[in-house]
Amino acid sequence: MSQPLIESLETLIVDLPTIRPHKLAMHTMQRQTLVILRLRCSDGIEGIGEATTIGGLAYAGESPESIKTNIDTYFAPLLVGQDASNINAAMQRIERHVRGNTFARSALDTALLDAQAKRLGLPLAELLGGRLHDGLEVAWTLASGDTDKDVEEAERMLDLRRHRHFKLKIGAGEPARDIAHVAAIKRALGDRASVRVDVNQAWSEAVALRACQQLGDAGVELIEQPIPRHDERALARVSARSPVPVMADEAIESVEDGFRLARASAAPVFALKIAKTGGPRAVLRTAAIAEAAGIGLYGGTMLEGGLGTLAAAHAFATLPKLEWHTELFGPLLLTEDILVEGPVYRDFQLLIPNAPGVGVTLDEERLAHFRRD
Ligand SMILES: O=C(O)C[C@H]1C=CC(=O)O1
Ligand SMILES: [Mn+2]
Repeated sequence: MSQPLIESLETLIVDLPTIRPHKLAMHTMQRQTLVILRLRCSDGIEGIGEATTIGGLAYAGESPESIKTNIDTYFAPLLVGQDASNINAAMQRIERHVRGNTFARSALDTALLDAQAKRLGLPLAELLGGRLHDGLEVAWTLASGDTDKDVEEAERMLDLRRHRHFKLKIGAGEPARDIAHVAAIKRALGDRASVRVDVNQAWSEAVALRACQQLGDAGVELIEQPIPRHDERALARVSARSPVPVMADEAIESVEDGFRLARASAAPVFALKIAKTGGPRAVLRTAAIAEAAGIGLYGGTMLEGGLGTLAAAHAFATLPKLEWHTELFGPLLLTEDILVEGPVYRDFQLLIPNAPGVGVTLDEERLAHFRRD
């Protein structure tokens, strides 16, 4: 049988409404924007992938518009005519000619994997070696900006049996007010739920050292990226003195960053994200570094829609241990998605699909409705 070739790549920017504004230290989201990649092959198979960031250029160095332009202008010409079934060779071609752009690479790696898994009739987790979990526990982010609303939202999630780990977005306000907000939520929820915080790089080392103590006193169990991403030695000092485990998120923008942080003992927990390291396979390389260094793992998100969320879930499901669970709740923040059927959340877990590929189908009508052009 002749090998299937990559025939075309098409990128679509899609703007989707959210259930409420989502307030992070650097940006308040009023909607979410996805970049969907459709990779068509000569055997009639289409692989699909997603690259999604938060707040345009507010969060990371790639925006939806730059992802689309870079895939259309630089990735596509390198790939058209190549063997669609050799994912290593296709990604190696990109590696030789493209620097950075891990979000765009993640969409490509996902689309190639989706196509190949469909070709072989396997779910993506099985193409990656096989699942060790059928579902992953999912944290919810409370980020309405209002303490009472956040408590109400958490109670609703507990009643629905959808989430029992809550991440609070802080860092935009005065540290003392932020900590009072966190403490009030933890008091209201007690032992029924775990409470974590994400500072999204907003504090200085000095502020973080004191705040971590106070967050520990309030019963917080994990503190994510308290200080700016670039200083791993400062992060190591904060981690060493914090009574609460510290998690590196923005500090990891590549597999190599993961190694650098592990070598510096910068943080005892890593947030894994397919977008930050360049796709489902690259994220597993970061996980391997962390596992070898005794670093705990967390399945992170860039608040992707169902496609990107499930691509990450398939990869995470192959890991022996996700000590801190996941936050793969992106689809639940959207009022609409562009899939025929969205991911299934049940009993505090996101279920890993069993259909071939990522296990989702694009809904052409919704796609036509929500695409930007
Ligand atoms: O972790 C981040 O910084 C980004 C994202 C993940 C959950 C959420 O609410 O925001
Ligand atoms: Mn984070």
